[in-house]
Amino acid sequence: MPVSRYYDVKRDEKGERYLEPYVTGFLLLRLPLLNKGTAFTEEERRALGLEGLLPPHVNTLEEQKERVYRRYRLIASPLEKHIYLRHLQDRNEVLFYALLVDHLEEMLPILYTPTVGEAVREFSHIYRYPRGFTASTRNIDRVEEALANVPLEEVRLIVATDSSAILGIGDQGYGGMAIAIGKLTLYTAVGGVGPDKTLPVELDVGTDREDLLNDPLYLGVRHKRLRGEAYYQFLDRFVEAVRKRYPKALIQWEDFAKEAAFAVLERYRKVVPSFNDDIQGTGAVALAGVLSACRLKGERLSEQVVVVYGAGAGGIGVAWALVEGMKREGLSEEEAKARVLVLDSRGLLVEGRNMEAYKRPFAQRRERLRDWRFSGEYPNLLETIQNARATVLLGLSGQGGSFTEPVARAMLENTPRPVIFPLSNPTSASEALPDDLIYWTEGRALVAAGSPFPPVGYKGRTIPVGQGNNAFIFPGLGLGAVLARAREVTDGMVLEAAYALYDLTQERFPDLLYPPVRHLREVSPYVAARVMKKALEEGVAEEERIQGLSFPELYAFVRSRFWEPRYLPYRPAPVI
Ligand SMILES: O=C([O-])CC(=O)C(=O)O
Ligand SMILES: [Mg+2]
Repeated sequence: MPVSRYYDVKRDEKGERYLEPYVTGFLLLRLPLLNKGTAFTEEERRALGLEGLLPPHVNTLEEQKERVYRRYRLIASPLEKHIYLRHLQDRNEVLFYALLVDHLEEMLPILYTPTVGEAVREFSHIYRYPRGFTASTRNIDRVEEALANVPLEEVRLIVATDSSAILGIGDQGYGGMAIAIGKLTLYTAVGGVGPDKTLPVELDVGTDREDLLNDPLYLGVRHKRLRGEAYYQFLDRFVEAVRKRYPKALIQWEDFAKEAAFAVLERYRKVVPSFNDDIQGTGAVALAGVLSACRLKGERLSEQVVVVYGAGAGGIGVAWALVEGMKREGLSEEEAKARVLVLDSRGLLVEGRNMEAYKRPFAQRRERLRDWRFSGEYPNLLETIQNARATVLLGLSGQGGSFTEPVARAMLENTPRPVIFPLSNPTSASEALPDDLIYWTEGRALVAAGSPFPPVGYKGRTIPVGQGNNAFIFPGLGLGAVLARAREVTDGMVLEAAYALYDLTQERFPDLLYPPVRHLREVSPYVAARVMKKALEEGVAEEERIQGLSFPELYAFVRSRFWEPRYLPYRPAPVI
């Protein structure tokens, strides 16, 4: 019997679902997708060979949650909390997700940004159990056989990274596996995708980090990164193997550096349904937040002058989304691009300047600079804000602390209500601390950050800090694309996710830039249903059952398929 079929979900005489495991006894307690631990009932224990292997008292899921939560609360360090929760995930997935769903706001910063950044850095030192799939230069020649070893029958969602630009912390070698695991944890907890349908993937093509290569405990392959043709051949093989084993799977590309991010997205987006979270997810989340900020200011997006600081995957993705948003309000492409100014580490992108091809579409016309005052070869951040009279400033640089007091004050010179979003992750890479931005702008800036920050008290007011993280987009976008069986994730679907998030915020949280994180489980199904509707309109949705459905029907379809962390009753497989 192939490993992937170690259980089946069936329906009993009354139509209730039950689980039929093909593994019994001690092994059953070692498989995180099947293990109920102390919650196995007496009948199940007898029927499945578990008698005597568990304490006599049978727990409810509630009691189990109480037990693991109490211990969790006693742990002080965020990384140790992360390790504790991941250990639970590798022991009993239903319990892990049931706990997480109950304490979403408290635990997301532990399992996801910012602590996941630390887990990435320390991955080789904190490694315990296998989770996910590793394609490496050691096995890429046999990747099909290797993928056949994955004990999951029907993977629908893959998050794959080559770890070349993890969050704002750069090349992390094999450690990037932790980010793929973290993203998929969100897909299950807030995107309703069953854990058995998800697969984290590390594409280990090497690392350029000497310290990792020299660390005796490092777990990845020990050579420099593959580049050029060899790199793309590696990816081609991986994508081909995925298409064969999991033809219905969507691939979310995560944390690829700069040019590779764009090249990989374009190379495969029509081959497998796929999107890049940092380009498209971050772009959509930034667009939604800036639209909300404009609504709060009583202005239009197309009236703003936007400065995007950072020209990696995130920066260019955000510039793209804002240009598209302005075009929707009637601007031409050219007019919109003149309102979105992008800077990389060398200054403003200006036509004729030496720069990577993927940045060129967002370079400003030379003539633009005619009356500008600036000191160096190209205007720096402060000079760009001053000369262009920026009203919106978005940070995607990974340069912690780069939005200084003079930068914030320059924004306030241009507009009474500057919009300033330091979006880089984790917290250490944030371009500014939100409370500094609030103080420097005398309480007038509209602030959201990529990582979670507490609300800021200012002159008797409590100012919430929105979390402009792609977590508001990717679970819904991926879920919608998968449920629609979209052939392709189109730009239209990505933008629809942004407007869905904006509309939901406007309707449910009219005073905020983003919904509070604890509402993510409401956001994702709504985003998913809107994405499905768009996929239908654009003719890329292949799912028969959704053809012709109205929006409420699509929403009901999403809800009915939303995975919830609950134990099913178990019945032993009949002996033949
Ligand atoms: O993971 C996050 O928090 C958001 C993201 O994709 C990134 O910063 O690369
Ligand atoms: Mg990312």
